[in-house]
Amino acid sequence: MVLCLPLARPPSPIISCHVHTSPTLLRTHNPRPSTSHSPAPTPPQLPPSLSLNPNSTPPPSPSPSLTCALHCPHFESCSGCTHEFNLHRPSIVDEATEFFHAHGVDDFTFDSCKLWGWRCRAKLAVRGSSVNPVVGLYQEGTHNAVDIPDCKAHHPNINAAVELLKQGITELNIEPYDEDEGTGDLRYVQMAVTTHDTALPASKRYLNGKVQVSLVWNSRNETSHNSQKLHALTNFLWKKGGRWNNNHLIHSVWANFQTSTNNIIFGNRWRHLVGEADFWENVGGIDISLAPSSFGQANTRAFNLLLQKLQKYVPYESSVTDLYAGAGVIGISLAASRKCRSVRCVEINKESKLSFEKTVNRLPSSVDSSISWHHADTSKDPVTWVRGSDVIIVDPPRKGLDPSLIEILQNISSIKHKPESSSQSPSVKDKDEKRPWILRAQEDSVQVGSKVTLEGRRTLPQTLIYISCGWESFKEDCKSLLSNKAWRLEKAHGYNFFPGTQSIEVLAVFQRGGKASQNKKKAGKKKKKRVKNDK
Ligand SMILES: C[S@@+](CC[C@H](N)C(=O)[O-])C[C@H]1O[C@@H](n2cnc3c(N)ncnc32)[C@H](O)[C@@H]1O
Repeated sequence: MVLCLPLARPPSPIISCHVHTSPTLLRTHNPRPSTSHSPAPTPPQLPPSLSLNPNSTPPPSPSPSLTCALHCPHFESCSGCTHEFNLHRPSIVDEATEFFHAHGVDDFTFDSCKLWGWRCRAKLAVRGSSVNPVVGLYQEGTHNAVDIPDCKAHHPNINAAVELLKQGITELNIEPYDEDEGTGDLRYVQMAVTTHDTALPASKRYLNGKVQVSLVWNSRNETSHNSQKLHALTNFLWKKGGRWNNNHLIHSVWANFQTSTNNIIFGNRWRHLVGEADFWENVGGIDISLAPSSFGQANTRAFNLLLQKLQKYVPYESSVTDLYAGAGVIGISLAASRKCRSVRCVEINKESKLSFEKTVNRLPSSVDSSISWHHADTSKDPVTWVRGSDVIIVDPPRKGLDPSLIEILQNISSIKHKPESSSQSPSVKDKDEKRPWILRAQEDSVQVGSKVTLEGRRTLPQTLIYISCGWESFKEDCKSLLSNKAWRLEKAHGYNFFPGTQSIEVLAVFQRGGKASQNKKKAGKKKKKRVKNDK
């Protein structure tokens, strides 16, 4: 479905909205466990399909601002969402449109994606008491957790699994964590939904997603004094929601052991307890494996849309370096869709390596790229990673690119003749790194693929693709990249990865050199005649 809204002033982004499913329509195939909270009011629905010429007059009704409202009973108390109305179009889109216009991109698009039930991955604090457990997010600016059983952002099966977990906590007398005392059994829970059940018709897979539950347990390992309770809770979840239950909700249960008193959610010890050990999802045209310890995008559907767009900007058979790669999802999907000669994935978290290997091993045999994953800190020797590929992809955390990487990208032409560093895959030895398992991990890279490609180490990238979840840092990084004309901004797209907030995910495409080519100008003239951009 496509919804193009006319704006008061140019330039206007093309806004597309794929799914207008109201929260009350998001129901699991099997009934949810009952909840003591009254259901949220049913929001009205947008017309199923609305495609307007941006120059035409506005649609008479219904007003999208009223239609696309959160309708969440927890809005006042929970810090997860900051905006109740206009979910389909956070006001930051205006700012982004103007920003990109000022930097030469007049056809910025914004995809409003799925507005409710979009979150497939949630980390929730477990507090309160065994009689009255609280499983939710902190109130803004506090460490007071609040219950959010009817959260409208969560995939509905996350809410159902939380309800089941609370029943288990009460029945088995599990003590939630007490931050002040450092006591209790269960500290946090991570819920991750896989929507990739190929036994179901494609149209039913999303709503029937299964939940991988990771219990963050307040002990050193599974032989500690309270481990019996951990196993009892695991059995409870599996018996009530596992594979053989009519209400099959739970994909698997994992434990993470964490005793530290700092704010880091996960410790370094993970154990698979029950259910399928491997968690598969399908995005960007490939099956991807994601261990609970690896980074995973929360909004699976929006991420898939972004990947489809991204693929169009990567020339066939190019060599690609995927920086801040996590388990390499972006790079591997490009290897498959663009028949890349080579793909290098660079990631600081060693835990993502296994997921990378599993994903690569499941690729069809027709994918003949040389694909490698490197455990490295991008900021430590950026020349090594920037050189040797046609396309660089960066997908940094919210704080944006490391300054050392920006500096190298700004001076890209001058690195051609810089001497090679001593290692092609520098390991992580950062005194500021607080996660000991990352410091310990020293075996660095894994290479998969029959083709061993020795890319010219002097090759410099022509294309830089920046995927950003932090708008403020992106703006700064973008200005830095454009400041000395080493790069020019060609395209930009926004995605509603976090409806209910003022965050957007940005996909920005830069090309080497300061001036747009003649071809682009000609293509631009031709495009004006077209009603809609097909990218
Ligand atoms: C926003 S996530 C993107 C992950 C991946 N592209 C994906 O979509 O699944 C950012 C990733 O960058 C990694 N990271 C953070 N700082 C890094 C650094 N200095 N060098 C390499 N990776 C880093 C994080 O561990 C995390 O996996």
